[in-house]
Amino acid sequence: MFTIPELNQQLDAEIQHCLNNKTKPLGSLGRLESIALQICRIQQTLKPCLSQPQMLVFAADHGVVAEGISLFPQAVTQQMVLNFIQGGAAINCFCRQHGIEFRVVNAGVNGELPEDSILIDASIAKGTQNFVTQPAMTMEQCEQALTKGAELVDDRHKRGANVIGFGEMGIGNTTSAAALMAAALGLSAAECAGRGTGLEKTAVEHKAKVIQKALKRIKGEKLSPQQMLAELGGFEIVMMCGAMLKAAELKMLVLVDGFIATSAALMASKMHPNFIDYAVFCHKSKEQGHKKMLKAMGVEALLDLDMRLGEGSGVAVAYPLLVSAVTFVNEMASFDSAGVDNA
Ligand SMILES: O=C(O)c1ccc[n+]([C@@H]2O[C@H](COP(=O)([O-])O)[C@@H](O)[C@H]2O)c1
Ligand SMILES: Cc1cc2nc[nH]c2cc1C
Repeated sequence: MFTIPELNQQLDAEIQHCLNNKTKPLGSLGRLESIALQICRIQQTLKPCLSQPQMLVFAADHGVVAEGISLFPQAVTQQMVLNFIQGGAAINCFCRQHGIEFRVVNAGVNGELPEDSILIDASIAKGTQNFVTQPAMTMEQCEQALTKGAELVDDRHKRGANVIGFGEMGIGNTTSAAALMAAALGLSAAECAGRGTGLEKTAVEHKAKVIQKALKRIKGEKLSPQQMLAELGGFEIVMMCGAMLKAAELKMLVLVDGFIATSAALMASKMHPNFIDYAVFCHKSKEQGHKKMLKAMGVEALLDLDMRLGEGSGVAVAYPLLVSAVTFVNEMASFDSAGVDNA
């Protein structure tokens, strides 16, 4: 469905030479240097740029809330989408702060939403089924969500964007993300379930049991990543997965938020291993499974701020670091041009 080529390494030596010859001790800009290298590789240039940065927040509801796995009622998904439209959520503030264009995508919210220029209606259904007893969605719905996500990114790309952040909103979606993580990585439910919006210890244990039941239901079947998404996913997670894959196919820089967005990235990497080369994991969430998921993918997050909000908030606060990475490549003098002695 997607074609994601391995990054071309032909320019690597030249890019590395350019970074090494900036007026600084070798490697002294640390992670900014690896980010700069990644962006130059993706864009195949020594003059990288970030144009028309976008943030897509995918919202959807989850049938598994019937199992009592979230602290908050399902209605909060719809209410927060209205808050996003009005510009009052954390992600709205951070996107305004950094000049990131913001859209919220209705991937499958269980409630009515108004027409608005900030809201993109891509609803597959009004929430998933409870995946403890049946597949969360049909394979057809899963395919639809992947395709719709890809179309949305294609549209952003046509408007001139080469960098795109992914966030989400959906009461119950840490249960779906943890279930996908457990299925895809062969881990136990207890290793993947966390506090979500703030559950206490016994509630987290209950959540792990709920996930364990779902894993038992699908046990023994050798599932493809797409089948796992249909069995355990949420519409926002599947749509994000399709969107992330399309962004990589278009050689855009893919900015991944916290635990739930990373579960979409994990499934994307299972479908297309080269996907990881296009992704920046912007922060490490406080959700306990997140660091294990990042480790399993062999990646490290940029920031560790004890955040666990979602909405793409970790992407937006990390964005200025990406701007710094690109700026030093473009603007910093070299030892030669500045007449500074190198070691
Ligand atoms: O992004 C994260 O790492 C993250 C960690 C914990 C909670 N969240 C947010 O909280 C909501 C899901 O929490 P829950 O407990 O209802 O599964 C959903 O809207 C997410 O955006 C997000
Ligand atoms: C209030 C609230 C805001 C959120 N933003 C993302 N997930 C959320 C969950 C809740 C409960």
